Amino acid sequence: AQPGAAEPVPAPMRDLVWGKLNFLHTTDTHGWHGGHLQEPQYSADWGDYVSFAQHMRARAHKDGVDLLLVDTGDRVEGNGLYDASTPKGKYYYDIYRQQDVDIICTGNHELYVASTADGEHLYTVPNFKTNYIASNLDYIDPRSGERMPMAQRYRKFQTKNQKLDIVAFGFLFDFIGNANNTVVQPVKETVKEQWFQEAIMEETDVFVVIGHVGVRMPEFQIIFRAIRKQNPLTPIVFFGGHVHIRDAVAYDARSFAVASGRYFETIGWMSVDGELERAARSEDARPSFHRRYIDNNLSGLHHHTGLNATTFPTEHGRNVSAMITSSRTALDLDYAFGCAPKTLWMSRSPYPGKDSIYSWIETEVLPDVAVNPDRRHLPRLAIVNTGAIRFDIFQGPFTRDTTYIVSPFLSTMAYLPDVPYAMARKVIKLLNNAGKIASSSSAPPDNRFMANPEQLAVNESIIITVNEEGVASDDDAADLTGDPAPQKPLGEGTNADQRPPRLTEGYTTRDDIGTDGDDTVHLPVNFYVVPNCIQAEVGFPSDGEPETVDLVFMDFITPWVLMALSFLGGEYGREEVQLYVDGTFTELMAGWIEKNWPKRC
Ligand SMILES: Nc1ccn([C@@H]2O[C@H](COP(=O)(O)O)[C@@H](O)[C@H]2O)c(=O)n1
Repeated sequence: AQPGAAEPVPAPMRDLVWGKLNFLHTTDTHGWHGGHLQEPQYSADWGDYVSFAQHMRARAHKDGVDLLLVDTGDRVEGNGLYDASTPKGKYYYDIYRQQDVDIICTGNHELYVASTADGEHLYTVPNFKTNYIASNLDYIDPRSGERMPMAQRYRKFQTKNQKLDIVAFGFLFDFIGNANNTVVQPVKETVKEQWFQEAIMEETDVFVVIGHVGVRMPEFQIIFRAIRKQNPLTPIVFFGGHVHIRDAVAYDARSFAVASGRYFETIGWMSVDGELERAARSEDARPSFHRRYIDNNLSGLHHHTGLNATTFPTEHGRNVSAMITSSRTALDLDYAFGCAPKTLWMSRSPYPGKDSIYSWIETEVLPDVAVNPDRRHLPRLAIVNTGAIRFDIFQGPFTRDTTYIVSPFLSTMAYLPDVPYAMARKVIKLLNNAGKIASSSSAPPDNRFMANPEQLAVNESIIITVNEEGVASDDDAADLTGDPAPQKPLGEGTNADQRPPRLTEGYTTRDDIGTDGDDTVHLPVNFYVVPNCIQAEVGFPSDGEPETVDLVFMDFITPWVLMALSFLGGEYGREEVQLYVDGTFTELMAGWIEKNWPKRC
């Protein structure tokens, strides 16, 4: 862990179940390779993961089984370690490559900005050579204009110890927001390609499909059906991401899919057991699958390796932690812009509400920063999509690192001048409806893409009732213990003297397999659904309604705003959208904090 990172608190643990073929999975790490310095349950860093993987590989070798490491993209954007340097990623590429990842693919965040895709092509693809797979992604060389696969389309290899044949693919969901130096082929087209049809006819023991794709998204279903059609008995395992949640689902009795969360909070574990060699395959022989969501903290990593603070760190792991420390220092990530007077939550607290980060943006930040010097006298509606805010703000120092953690994007505030108020006021309602504003082929994707991916997976707020003794209500307790018994203290029976241990708050995952996936037994936390967008009225007359307003919005949501206006009878084109205020939203927010919050805590 990094110097100053919160010490993990011991908690009741569930062990890993090993099989013949085992996997460790990271996804959507978004630059958090230094770990969560303020959160004890996720405070291990990439160096600790390097040590962990070394020990786990050694155990696999000793037991004659195999372990593969998988990463399913969105490694960038979301933390100072990647975002704070010029150019972005100056330190990240060398840190990330220290882990021996066996199968790796691209996420949408590697592609939003052309220079990020260039970085992927120039550094990560060569760093991982034949381990990098790009089944449906091409890169366009900026000099020659030549279009080429970002990496090989698939990979066939043998595992180290059992010599199992593996055919692996690496997909990205049907993303359309990429910069123009890459081409994402829709998955339904890719599976029709000759190379894919030939690849799925290869003799193999197991298919491994990794993808920056939610495990319940249609893209994985398409791939599953295509492979299964030709291979009725072959085990197929899927590793997904993008939706930022822990999840597991079996598509049939011989397939299994796992998603391993976000922000390097989780290291996913999957094991496959049974007769895996194709020579032993039969209608009756079925593989078994296990999943575990490992909290990324040192006490858990010690537990799973049977080691301790002295014996756990390897030389390589220590060196990687040191690389991270010196990069964080060079980037001055601990520089504090101000002191957050209280914790502001994205989804743990209701919106609107006094502890909601969105209410803070709406009522305090926007009125101050949504100001165009030449139009400050004109009323405006300022709209921010909730997906633009990526993490909670904890009470205490708000640092350079926190800035990118909360708001990593380069989005600016755009506007349309003098929109009739009668029309402009209805836009927010349309943006916050579920589904698409219009169903035409040129319409932007589902409105919920303006919100955070975590919100995609949940339709209703999940509110946990816990009394002062830390006891959850019947249902919640049953969820935690897997036991529908009446109310009982959380964690009862997990220690020798039957006193309930103090549980920390964290993930209490319910997936298709059950409620025992998390490696750490936690107290549940609330999850409130928030709208796709929030809106502030700024500079409005004290009485009466304005005739027209400036409609100000994050440039990222331009397609949705134009579609909403068109639906309301206002035809505005992209060329009419102008920059409202200089600087990125991130810079505006950091500037507000510097001006309004106390400098020191
Ligand atoms: N400029 C941007 C880019 C993205 N977003 C939000 O992020 C979501 C995608 O996040 P993933 O980590 O899943 O790729 C997207 O749906 C937007 O909500 C944004 O606000 N501004």
